[in-house]
Amino acid sequence: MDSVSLIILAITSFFIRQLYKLYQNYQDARKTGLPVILAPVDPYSFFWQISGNLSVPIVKKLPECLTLWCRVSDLSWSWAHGDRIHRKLGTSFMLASPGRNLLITSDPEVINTVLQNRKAFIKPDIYEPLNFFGRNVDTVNGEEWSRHRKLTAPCFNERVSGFVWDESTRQAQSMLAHWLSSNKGKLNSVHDDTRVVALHVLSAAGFGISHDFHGGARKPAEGYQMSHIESLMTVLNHLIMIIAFPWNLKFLNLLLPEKIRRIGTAVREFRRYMDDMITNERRAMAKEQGMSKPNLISALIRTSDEAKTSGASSSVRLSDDEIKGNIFIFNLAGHDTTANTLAYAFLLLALHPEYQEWVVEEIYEVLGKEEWPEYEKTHPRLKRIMAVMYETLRLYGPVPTIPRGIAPSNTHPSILLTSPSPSQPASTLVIPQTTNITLNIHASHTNSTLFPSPTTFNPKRWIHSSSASPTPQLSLSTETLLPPSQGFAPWSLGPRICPGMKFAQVEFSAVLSTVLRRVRVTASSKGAAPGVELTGPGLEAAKKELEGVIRDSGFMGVTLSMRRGGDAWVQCFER
Ligand code: HEM
Repeated sequence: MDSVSLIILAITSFFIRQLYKLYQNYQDARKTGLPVILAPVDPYSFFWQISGNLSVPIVKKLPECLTLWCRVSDLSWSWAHGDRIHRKLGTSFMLASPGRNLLITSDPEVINTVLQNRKAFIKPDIYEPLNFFGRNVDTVNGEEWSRHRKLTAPCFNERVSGFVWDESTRQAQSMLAHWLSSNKGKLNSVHDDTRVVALHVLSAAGFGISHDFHGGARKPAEGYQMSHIESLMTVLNHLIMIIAFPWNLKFLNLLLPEKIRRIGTAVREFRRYMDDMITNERRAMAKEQGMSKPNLISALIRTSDEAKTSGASSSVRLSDDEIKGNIFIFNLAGHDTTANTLAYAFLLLALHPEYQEWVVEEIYEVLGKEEWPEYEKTHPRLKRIMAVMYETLRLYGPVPTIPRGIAPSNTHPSILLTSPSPSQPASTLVIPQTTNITLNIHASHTNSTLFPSPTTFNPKRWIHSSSASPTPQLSLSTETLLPPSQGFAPWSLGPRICPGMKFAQVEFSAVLSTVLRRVRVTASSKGAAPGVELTGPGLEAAKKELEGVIRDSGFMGVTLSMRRGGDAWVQCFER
């Protein structure tokens, strides 16, 4: 047989095998009794992770009935569709592919059961790439997770929260001064500036390195080609490629184009930045005899080093590689998530001045004339700000879907589904063992049964007022922030709930209150004269444009963000 025939034979047998596996998986998926859609490729496969984005523009042009599989397996699309596809197919449905089956669900009961039960429903293998810098709390399962979580938990304490508050206030004041000093308060850099603030807060409260808003982490440190922020962002944006490429092979590096070589530089320098952080922190701890400033990394190193000195076995402490893995994950999980939430919130409040004034009423009442309000006295009372955060996360949460796999020990996985009506009993869903699960959190957040007028930005839905008081002061004191309702899980739920939730909440309320007490943020447009307030049709057109920019969001790196953040023009006016 000649080589061409051999290749044809190999390709044909590959496709026949794929078709057979698809048929088998389809039969398995049908047993669940849920609607099944067929996918020609496994959406979790390495091939699709790399090529998925490239094929989306082509697939987009084809009829929806043929491309549903692609639409539900692409993160940007699943966000853009909200719960539309679930309204068509049901709150839970199956996707059968040649690689594996996927249960895609927005059913709040299923979301809750899966997330509360970490031993039965585990982090699947797609998290493996995040171990590139070391194994960490986000990627591991079972006993290994318990150890990581126990040793990383002390990082998120009230001392750190107080420090997050102070640093966020300081950074927000500098950002505000920058906004007001240039172009008469007109700007299009909200999404960039909140990134700088979030990175600086993470640097200071996370890693003990304080930066000035201007410059700071944007400049390379001595002996580096890249700044910390550039190396981090390059790493985050090219994660899949970074994992696949042998960066250690120096001769291969030399043959690469400059653009790709810079990714290698980012990997090396980001690792060095982490090494520096650990060394500096250990040095500071030794000098200050354990009294260094409260931050995530000092808590991480201290807990781990204490375990080491007390002779604890490696099974109850973290190795230096694991410390690095966790620092990386704090960077990954704690930066863009909070930065983008802040950016969306500022822009949504520019679109909704009525809610901006509602929030400012609370800020005046709680902060008064205090220049440096104290964390303990202030943060817990900023309920309306927290309502704005909840509502922003409901509509623009950075993590719209959460993946899970079924643990090998969970041999008969079954879950109760939400009953269609109170009079009907809940039915049980039995899932084939090899299924992966996608918890479609964003679809649940935009389900009209759980959240009336689901696409409307309405932070007031999170506030309960116990009396209709004649004065705003009295009415504020009777207000309570409603606990997160069923189906609301921007920070996940259960034992693996985001440990950085409080960190993000404190940062959010400090930044928003610092800025909004001083300025009013309104929608503007590229052509508008700086310092001039738009009114009438001009304002309406600017709002429409801004709304378009916010809606044009998708997955950049690992979180949801605006594709054209530089087109989001706003105008600030001093109050
Ligand atoms: C608005 C901001 C944030 C949101 C919406 C958010 C959301 C989430 C979600 C949904 C998860 C669960 C992911 C999964 O199970 O697959 C998670 C996990 C995690 N987050 Fe956050 N996060 C935020 C901020 C932060 C911050 C500031 C930090 C740290 C500084 C952080 C650190 C982590 C870590 C370490 C995990 C893994 C926990 C585990 O698996 O036990 N996050 N976050």
